[in-house]
Amino acid sequence: MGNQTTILQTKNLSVGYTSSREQQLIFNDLNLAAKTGELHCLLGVNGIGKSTLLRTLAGLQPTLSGEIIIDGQAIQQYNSKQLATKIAVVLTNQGINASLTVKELVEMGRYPYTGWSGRLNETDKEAVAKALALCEIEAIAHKNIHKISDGQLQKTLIARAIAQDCPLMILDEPTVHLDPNNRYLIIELLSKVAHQSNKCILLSTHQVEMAIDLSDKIWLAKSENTLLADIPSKLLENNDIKSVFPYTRP
Ligand SMILES: Nc1ncnc2c1ncn2[C@@H]1O[C@H](COP(=O)(O)OP(=O)(O)OP(=O)(O)O)[C@@H](O)[C@H]1O
Repeated sequence: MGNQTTILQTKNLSVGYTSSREQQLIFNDLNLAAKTGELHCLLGVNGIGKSTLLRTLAGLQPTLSGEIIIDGQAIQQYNSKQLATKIAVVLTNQGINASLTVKELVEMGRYPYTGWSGRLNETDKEAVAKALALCEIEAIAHKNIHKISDGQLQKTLIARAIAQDCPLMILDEPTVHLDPNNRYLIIELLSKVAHQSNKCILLSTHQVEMAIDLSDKIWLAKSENTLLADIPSKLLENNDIKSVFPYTRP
């Protein structure tokens, strides 16, 4: 693919938690890079630190040390509205209390581009319509989000991120709550968005086979503090995936 750019880079990045008493190091000295036009899947067992890493890369949690560079600029140099034009984020347990319809929630993805009035122009409306169609939620667009299923809410949050139209999308377990058909369709859709719209999509998942089939690169949290990033065939060849997930098929 032409005009791919390195949208995400880390330099000697360490992530984890600090309290007054101790420091909990989750990943140490990470030097990662991801380009637009690629789907990267983060795999690892429960509790290894996937959400912690994704939250840190999205600027939602402080680093322990090292740098995160987004589109050539240190992440802390962006204000929140500027960063929202670079990174769209979908997290798990994203409590949404507002009384909104599905369409209104997807429209919120356009917030970084609208003026103070929040009024949508034609480009914004087109982006919203496209995202609703891609996620196949047009039929429930008028419904209040309190009256839709968990899976439908998950698709709505993904549609909001797509409408946000950022070069980098970070999604923590986007297939949670989805049935097997929708799990496949959503990852396939995200792969298509990455390749056809030249976005970098980084997501965590427990769908190992799907990640092997569809991702350009896998970030494999191998053991505490160790993260391997490579093309799926290399990680298969070296038995790395099997060593983390001995009970999966590949
Ligand atoms: N707010 C927090 N403060 C301190 N430690 C935390 C916090 N959130 C998570 N942790 C710890 O960090 C480690 C990694 O948790 P994290 O949620 O990032 O793992 P995960 O790989 O996303 O897990 P899962 O696959 O189960 O969702 C765990 O030991 C967890 O207990």
